[in-house]
Amino acid sequence: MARRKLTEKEIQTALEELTDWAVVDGKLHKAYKFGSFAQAIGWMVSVALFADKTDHHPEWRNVYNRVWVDLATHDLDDAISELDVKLARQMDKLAG
Ligand SMILES: C[C@H](O)[C@H](O)[C@H]1CNC2=NC(N)=NC(=O)C2=N1
Repeated sequence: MARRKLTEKEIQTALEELTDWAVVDGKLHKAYKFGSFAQAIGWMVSVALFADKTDHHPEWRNVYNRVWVDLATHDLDDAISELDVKLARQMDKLAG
C-alpha cells in the first residue's frame, strides 16, 4: 500500500504514544543507551530482522552501548510516514 507523509498533527499524536522520540531535522529521532555494547548490538540485530521483514530500515549510529536512531521514509523524500511510527514502536518494544 502506498504510504503517505503524515500531517504535523498525526506526528504529534504519534510522539505522545511513543517514549522519548522527537522530530529532529524532519525525522523521528531517539537516543538509546543500553547496559553494554553486546546488548546494544543484540538489540540492533533484532531490529534489523524486523526492518528487513517489513522492508523499512532505520538510519542509526552505534558507539559502544549507545545507538542514535533517525527514521524517515526515503520513498517519500525522507518524509515521516506510518512505517516510521511502526518501526519506532517496534524498536521501543524490542528495547524492553
Ligand atoms: C525499494 C525501496 O528501497 C524499499 O521498498 C524500501 C527499503 N527500505 C526503506 N527504508 C526506509 N526507511 N524508507 C524507504 O523508503 C525504504 N524503502
